[in-house]
Amino acid sequence: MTQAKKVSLVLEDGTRFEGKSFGYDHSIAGEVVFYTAMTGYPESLTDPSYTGQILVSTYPMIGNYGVPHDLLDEGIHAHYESHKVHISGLIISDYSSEYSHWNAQKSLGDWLKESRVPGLYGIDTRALTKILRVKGSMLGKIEFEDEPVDFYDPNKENLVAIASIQKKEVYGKGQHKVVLIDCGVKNNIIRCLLDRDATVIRVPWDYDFSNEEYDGVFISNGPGDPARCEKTVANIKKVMDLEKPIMGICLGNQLLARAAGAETYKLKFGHRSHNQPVLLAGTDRCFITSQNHGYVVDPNTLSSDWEALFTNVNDSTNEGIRHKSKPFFSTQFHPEASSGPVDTEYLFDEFIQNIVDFKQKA
Ligand SMILES: NC(=O)CC[C@H](N)C(=O)O
Repeated sequence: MTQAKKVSLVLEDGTRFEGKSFGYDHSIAGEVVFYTAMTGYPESLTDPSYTGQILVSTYPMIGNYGVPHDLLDEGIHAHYESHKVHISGLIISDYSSEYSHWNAQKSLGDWLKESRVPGLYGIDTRALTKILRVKGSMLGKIEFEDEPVDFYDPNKENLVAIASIQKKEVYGKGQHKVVLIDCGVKNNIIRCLLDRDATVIRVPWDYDFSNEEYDGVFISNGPGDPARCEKTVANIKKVMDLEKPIMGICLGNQLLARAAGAETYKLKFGHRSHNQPVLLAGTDRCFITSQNHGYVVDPNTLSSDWEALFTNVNDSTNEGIRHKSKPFFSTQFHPEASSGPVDTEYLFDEFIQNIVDFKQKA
């Protein structure tokens, strides 16, 4: 038997954890972030919002239900949130190479290998997470002993240009025509729109859609710093002038806010989990939501035409905004879940209702 190569996770503050490789043997660098969801690794790994990030799972055993079949359903991957693994690397405590699930096709390790993404197990991810919670998300690298690599900050790049599609694509034949600005969209957003009688016109992040025929605009989730998406913000401003319905999710929330003149900032260690409580403004209703973000809207910078729609009950950060008189709203959390709780999926119904109302008025 060949000796496994020595491999470490190195943080920018010098902390070093030794692990064992179960993915692709290749050194990489990125931003180290942790997530606390207990399930949903196929969805998380294929979520384009994780581009450039090394993901740390606090749940101790990962891999036991394998990886699902790579099936296409009307042009969309049925069990993945995009066509490929987007994380830069995966850090877990205990890897289960044996797996069992009715829909499993292969092991997580084999999937990482064929995706050329490194994965380490045998790391005390809870100790690591405590460091990230105290010091904040940090740059880090997965380094094999014979392949040194430099630290790299993905947030200095416009990652949306990497995660977005290159050419317009249309899905479905529904009666509501929705332009979907793809900043790195998760498939379940497309599924949720198609389930509600929409035709989805998916366009690249910087596409000028003024000449498209559409009833409403959806701004997707996506990776990186929202301040790098000025072109998308400029296009959103044009839609706001037309007063057509707009809904945004996660990065989409941040971009809508920036188009409205508000500011965004980076959280210390972000929210990445399935159990984030958010309070709906003006009510006592609390929803448990799925989240994956490092940046957030500063609600104090919203103009008087706008208001906070949801607020996080754990840390009081903004979780969504809405215009006071026009049909524009967005959420920092993920109503499409996938994975995670589906309690807020009704927000897609509200977006479609805004479109119905808008068409009636026109
Ligand atoms: N899931 C997302 O859209 C993430 C948005 C943004 N990249 C952030 O980290 O805050």
